[in-house]
Amino acid sequence: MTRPISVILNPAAGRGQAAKLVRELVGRLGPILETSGPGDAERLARRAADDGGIVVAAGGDGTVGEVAAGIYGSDATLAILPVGTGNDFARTLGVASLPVALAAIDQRTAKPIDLIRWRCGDAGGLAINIAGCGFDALVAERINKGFRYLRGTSAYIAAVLTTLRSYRPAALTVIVDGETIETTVMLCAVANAKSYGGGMLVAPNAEVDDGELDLVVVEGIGKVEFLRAFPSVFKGAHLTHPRVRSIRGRSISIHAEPPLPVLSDGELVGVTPAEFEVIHNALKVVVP
Ligand SMILES: Nc1ncnc2c1ncn2[C@@H]1O[C@H](COP(=O)(O)OP(=O)(O)OP(=O)(O)O)[C@@H](O)[C@H]1O
Repeated sequence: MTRPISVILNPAAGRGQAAKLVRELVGRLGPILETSGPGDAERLARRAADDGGIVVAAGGDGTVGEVAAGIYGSDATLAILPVGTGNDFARTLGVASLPVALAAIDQRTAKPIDLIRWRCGDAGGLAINIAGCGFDALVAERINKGFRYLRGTSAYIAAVLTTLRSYRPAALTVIVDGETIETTVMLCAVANAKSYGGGMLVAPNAEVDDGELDLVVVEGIGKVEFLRAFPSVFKGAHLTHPRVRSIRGRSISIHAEPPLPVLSDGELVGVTPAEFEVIHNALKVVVP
């Protein structure tokens, strides 16, 4: 018997365009369950996962991360309909175009992928794409609060420029698999996948199934130098900058002074100190 398909739709994703796109597919896939706010996709996915089968996350990275958290520990397989704004996790998987994503769901070919488990303060959770702390967390907060009327990449550039005006690098202690690094920091990305922010390849060498996290540390640099080097992130070429370090590990702990805001799949979740670890082969996802 074919395994059931349920669709979890965030109607607000993609600046409200997701609902229209996905409703046109009703009947083709399976029942559509709509979220009504943050946390809803995880709850709906957990319930849908009881039937095993395929649980489709129709939305952007936030929705994909919540659905992944909901089905983690079950027999269900994740699939993605990329109707969000940035769709970065879908880009890494190669399902960023709707026709390719739909064909992949028809084929039902799946592979195991890793997740990130994070903890900061009393909070804890899972991320599927990129977690981390620092400048990029403030940029994400600014976008979530006010820059959504702009299109993907322009929203990020506008938010980067505004955030940079008041940002000061912090003193950083990071421990990767027991090895301590001390430096100053603009941002630390803890990556399972390669990009965030609609195509910024912050961790171009990350692989979602290698059992490791890619830590990319942009050390403290002047604002002019930061802006000069910034465009190289769209090609992943920033890794050759002398103030950018890239390290792989399974467990990463970060302390910063002053404390830095912590990001998980595009959402602010707390402040440092924070800990991140990889969960290898955490769930299966449909791929082309
Ligand atoms: N019905 C809803 N109304 C408003 N917000 C919602 C609703 N359902 C879920 N959300 C929240 O919308 C936020 C953004 O969703 P999501 O990340 O999927 O889309 P996006 O921001 O357009 O895409 P991307 O993250 O790929 O740029 C998430 O934090 C989610 O919790």
